[in-house]
Amino acid sequence: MASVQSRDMMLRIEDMGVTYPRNVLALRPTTVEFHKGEFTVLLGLSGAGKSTLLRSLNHLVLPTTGKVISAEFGTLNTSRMVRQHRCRTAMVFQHHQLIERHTALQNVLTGRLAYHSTWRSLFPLPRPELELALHCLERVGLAEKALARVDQLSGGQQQRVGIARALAQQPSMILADEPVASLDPATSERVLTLLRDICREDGITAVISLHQLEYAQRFADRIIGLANARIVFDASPAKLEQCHLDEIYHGAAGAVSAPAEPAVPKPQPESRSPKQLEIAQ
Ligand SMILES: Nc1ncnc2c1ncn2[C@@H]1O[C@H](COP(=O)(O)OP(=O)(O)OP(=O)(O)O)[C@@H](O)[C@H]1O
Repeated sequence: MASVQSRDMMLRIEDMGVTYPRNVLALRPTTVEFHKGEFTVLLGLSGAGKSTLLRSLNHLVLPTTGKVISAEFGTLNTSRMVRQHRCRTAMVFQHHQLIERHTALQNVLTGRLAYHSTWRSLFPLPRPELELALHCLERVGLAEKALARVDQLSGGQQQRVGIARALAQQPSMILADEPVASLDPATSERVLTLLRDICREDGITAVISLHQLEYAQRFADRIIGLANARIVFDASPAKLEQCHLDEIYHGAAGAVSAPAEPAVPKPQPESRSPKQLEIAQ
């Protein structure tokens, strides 16, 4: 496994573990760093802990142990810090989480809401915000669909709107949870190419969970393989060998029970179920 480095560190998790209620151990205490501009793919069987790791990076899932340290904001130990960190950490979801009856442009503008007070966001956003949102749609090749309702777009176009919304947030980091799981192979390739190219151009750090090994090998700068709630591989795709794949894919999938006393995540104001939070984004 690659050693933890501090060069260009964007985010570091330290001894971070997650145990869900009913003693489900989803991530054993883990220490790892994510670096500026790096495109990291999380690979693993269903239930290995990919989504849990990904979502705990911005406290959408609350770590039970350990901590998340942002290079920009420090240890995420207050709700203010978590809010600031989330503002700069955009999310892309498998099912887009767009408002279907709204236009592509309106959806992209929701990426700007974190920068405005609730009071301010009740009113139309200023012109520079509109221009930024249009520019983001342009970057994903959908400028001409700006005024189309999202439910009239294809799955691939909807995911590109999701990426444009993430870009409108002007993030330093993008977390994408199985962004191509609902798309056909050709569309998946287009979406992943777009995401990787934009992240490269803008120096955005990306952490993406994927099921397809082939895409991980083609697109990732770094692959983190998970099995049984722990990292079993962490290096560049070129270093991924059959023995690593055996470890990633032949580990027993599914729930792992925590050996010690169940540690239920601490209740916090932001602590909602992943589903609720997806809808709230
Ligand atoms: N909200 C939850 N409550 C209880 N257990 C959960 C919860 N979310 C996930 N788990 C369990 O935690 C473990 C890790 O789940 P996780 O979703 O992180 O895996 P994954 O690798 O992302 O899987 P998939 O590829 O199917 O999305 C699994 O055993 C899962 O059943």
